Amino acid sequence: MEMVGLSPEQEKAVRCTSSPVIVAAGAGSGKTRTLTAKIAYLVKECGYSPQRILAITFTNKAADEMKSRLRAMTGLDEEAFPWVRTFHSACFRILKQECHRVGLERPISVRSDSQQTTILKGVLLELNVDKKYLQPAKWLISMAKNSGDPYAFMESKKMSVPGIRGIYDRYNEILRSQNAVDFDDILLLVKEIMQKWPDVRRHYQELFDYILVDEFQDSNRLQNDIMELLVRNGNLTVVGDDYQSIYTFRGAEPRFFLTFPESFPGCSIVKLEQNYRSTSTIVSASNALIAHNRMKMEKRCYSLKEGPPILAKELFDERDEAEWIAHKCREYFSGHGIPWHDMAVLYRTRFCSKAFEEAFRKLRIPYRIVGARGFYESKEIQDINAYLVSAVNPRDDLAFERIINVPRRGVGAGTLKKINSFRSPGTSLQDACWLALQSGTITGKAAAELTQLKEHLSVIAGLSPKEAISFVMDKVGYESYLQEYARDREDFINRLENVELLTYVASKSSGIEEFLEECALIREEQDEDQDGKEGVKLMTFHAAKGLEFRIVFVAGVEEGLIPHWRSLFDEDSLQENIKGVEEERRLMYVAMTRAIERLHITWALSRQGRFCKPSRFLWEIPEEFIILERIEQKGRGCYDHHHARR
Ligand SMILES: Nc1ncnc2c1ncn2[C@@H]1O[C@H](COP(=O)(O)OP(=O)(O)OP(=O)(O)O)[C@@H](O)[C@H]1O
Ligand SMILES: [Mg+2]
Repeated sequence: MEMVGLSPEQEKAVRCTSSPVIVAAGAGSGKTRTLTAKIAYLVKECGYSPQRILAITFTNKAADEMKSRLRAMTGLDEEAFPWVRTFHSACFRILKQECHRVGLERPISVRSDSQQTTILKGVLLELNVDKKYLQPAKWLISMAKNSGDPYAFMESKKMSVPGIRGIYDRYNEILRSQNAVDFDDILLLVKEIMQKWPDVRRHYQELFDYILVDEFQDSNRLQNDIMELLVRNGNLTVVGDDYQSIYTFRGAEPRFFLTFPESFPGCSIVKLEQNYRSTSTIVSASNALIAHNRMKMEKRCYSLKEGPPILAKELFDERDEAEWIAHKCREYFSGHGIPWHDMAVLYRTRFCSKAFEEAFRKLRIPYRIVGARGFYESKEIQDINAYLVSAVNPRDDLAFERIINVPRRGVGAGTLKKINSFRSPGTSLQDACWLALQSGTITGKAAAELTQLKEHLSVIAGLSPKEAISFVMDKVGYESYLQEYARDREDFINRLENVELLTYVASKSSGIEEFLEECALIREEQDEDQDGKEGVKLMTFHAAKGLEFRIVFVAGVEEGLIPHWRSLFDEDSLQENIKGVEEERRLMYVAMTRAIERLHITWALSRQGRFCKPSRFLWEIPEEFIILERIEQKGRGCYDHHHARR
């Protein structure tokens, strides 16, 4: 096979099949491309069966992309590569085959986060553990499972939840009795099966003629264990970049990447130094940034492409920032003929997307929110809006259906049946509910709770939108509900931030109806945009991993956002959390290195009405790579654009 479009180093990584290979290289150096080329090479040159190649990607989307490239390279369609998957999806496939060994049968149910919470709540009640331990217990169970050795993990840590082992056992027992697993079990059970049944392990070792792992720096302990169980001698290639390890908060351990040569003595280490993605300005600037991290592998990284400096732009507030970016996008589109989908706006938290949605809508620029669901589609926003809708429009059955048992009011199938028996044409679900309540057919907890819901809704109808939201959070108990519902603390805080943002939007509307209309409009437009493929992409830094765009805007580059305030302090020691800041710096590195041609960095002086200052990371990029445009600040002397740094 002719190695078209591969450098000699990349080609070396592709051709080496006799010993394990680790490709350690910076962003945009062609790691994913090399990995994909290697799969094609194994199939076309070495006669490997595509069905016997296990290739692990970080996301499902990346797996799809890899398969479509493989199709172009080998002529084989997507189904020919059944094992190009994420870790979870590959393991679930194995688990389905082997589930009878651990007392499960097909089809296995995978419990959602909220179902997990429900089960765990029952366990705490049963074992007489205070329910304040619900969330900590949930995190500990997940961490224990991902450590690969749950009991050892629970022994070794000073556990903040009393009787965690008992809780852990009972929780798993209930899952199994329901023929169900949680997300973490998918990996853990596969590991346990392969440890306990050597013949199963051998079967899969023999099944996979070759194993490849992309984004290896973000594998956790358990994933690493599974990989080691599956690998035979030498049939392994991993690629990664320790500069881009951004998931340690979820248990990823870049040290497996760093110590790969010790775990696999005799492996070939391939370093790629040329960045084929970005201009030399972007590469040098991001290298200079990451050089501030102490914990890293030294790598050289250069680009041969010339390019303009990075434009660093200060704006007044988040709205100005969004509109400035929107205008810029229009300029690139109209003036330079750059298609919308070649542009991306990246931000640290989903919380930031709202201002962009508004600005892009206002300036009629098509956009798509990538990865995370859009702000208005998130559960918490929809739930809260459904309360407001139910209060002002009792005929909206969908809204009422959404909240009737959220937070839980003990309204089960039985109660719903009773309510529905009061329905007739012209009687809404809500009316039927109140009728059923009046008639006395609903009893017990549900009756009391629904009576209270009725009162709550009539109170909400008389409040301002802002007051209404805080009423739902506090009096209706939605905040506590959200806390239980959230996957983990990060998730909970993200959702709270969404609610905070909604409150901010609401504070500008005069009445509930006006406010709801505004929300509905935004949602409509967005749905249209989601259908057509064309649009500027909006996404978080995390979601941008592995992707590239001709034009990139890294927005909200402010202290407190990036680095995020949550990572700044170590909660135990109350000291500056250096590891946390280093992870944030890597995140910034990931964001900057997505750009192919032009990179913009923006920040606002005020966000959500609070004053902000530019991120420390901005000052870590050498001046020579940047054009800095700051706002002249009256009363503080005139700022010289070029010498306004700190
Ligand atoms: N030898 C090469 N010649 C020309 N272009 C290349 C070469 N290698 C890679 N590229 C191109 O460079 C870009 C970056 O490649 P790729 O996405 O594989 O890098 P990566 O190392 O996986 O980046 P990241 O760390 O961001 O995941 C892609 O557009 C790819 O097609
Ligand atoms: Mg990649």
